[in-house]
Amino acid sequence: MTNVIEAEDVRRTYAGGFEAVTGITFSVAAGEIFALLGTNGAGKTSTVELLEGLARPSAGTVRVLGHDPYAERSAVRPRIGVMLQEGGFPSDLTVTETVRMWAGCTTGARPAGEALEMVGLGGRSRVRVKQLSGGEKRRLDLALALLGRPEVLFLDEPSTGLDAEGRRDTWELVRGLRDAGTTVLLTTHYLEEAEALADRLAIMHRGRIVTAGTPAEVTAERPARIRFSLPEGVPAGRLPLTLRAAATGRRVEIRTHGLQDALGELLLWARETGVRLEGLDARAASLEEAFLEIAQDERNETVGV
Ligand SMILES: Nc1ncnc2c1ncn2[C@@H]1O[C@H](COP(=O)(O)OP(=O)(O)OP(=O)(O)O)[C@@H](O)[C@H]1O
Repeated sequence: MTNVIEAEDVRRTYAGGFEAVTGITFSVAAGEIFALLGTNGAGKTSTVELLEGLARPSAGTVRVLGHDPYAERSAVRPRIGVMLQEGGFPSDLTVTETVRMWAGCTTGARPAGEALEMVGLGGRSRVRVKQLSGGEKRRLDLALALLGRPEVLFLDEPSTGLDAEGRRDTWELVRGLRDAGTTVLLTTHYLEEAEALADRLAIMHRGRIVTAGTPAEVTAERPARIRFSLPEGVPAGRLPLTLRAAATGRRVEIRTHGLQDALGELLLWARETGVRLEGLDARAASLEEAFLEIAQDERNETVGV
């Protein structure tokens, strides 16, 4: 499959010498949704800006649709759509006027009504931008990014400020675009969003990519967890030795890479000994846990542990 986005050993140093992106390599294939996740200040926006051609890397190479997005901006810009974190429109214009104004600077723009329908703003076309809610403004940002029928769509935190329904609508729309062949690169703080949308993702931390792969690959490295409480008078020491259990009072937590076997063994033991496992909860590792572990490492490093 062809790679639509390629970043190789990319670095970005700001004036003053701070290196926000410290050598990252990744690629995004045609028709793929790729999510960049990371703690605050990890370098996601600094990276996406390089892909959008807004700045030039201090080292390494960036290619979008086979071109250098900074040096060959005119070849790349008409083929990409960019949804920024803050649209910053003139607030006295109506929604339709804003879209038309933007369409004037866009090659091959969709009709304004079509772009607004796509993001669920069809009924708000005559409303002034300043009267829109935060979530509606985000959708307007998205409509503008979609205007030029982009082959590559960059979404910086697309669902920030949206309610649960708006978020799901946006996910549906992004999946639909992907299914129609659009390549999507998004940054997000919502792990649920990355899990639901991304074909592949990378977790960034302090300017580096710490882990990357499909959501299933990223979580597969982490152990699953079984939790329950033992009844009074049954110490955790009575559990089978093969189950590596950690107990706090009556609460027990087992971490395992073999969830099915460990759970089977636990349930067999409970039945044979007649012990009731209160509040039994078994779950596979989630992206959230993978992410929190990385964020935790950050705190450890910061305090020098
Ligand atoms: N213009 C700039 N000059 C100097 N440092 C900057 C500049 N812009 C960003 N930084 C720093 O670069 C680092 C990465 O910032 P960036 O905005 O890329 O992170 P992010 O992962 O997008 O964070 P967030 O999730 O908070 O949006 C941060 O430490 C930030 O303070």
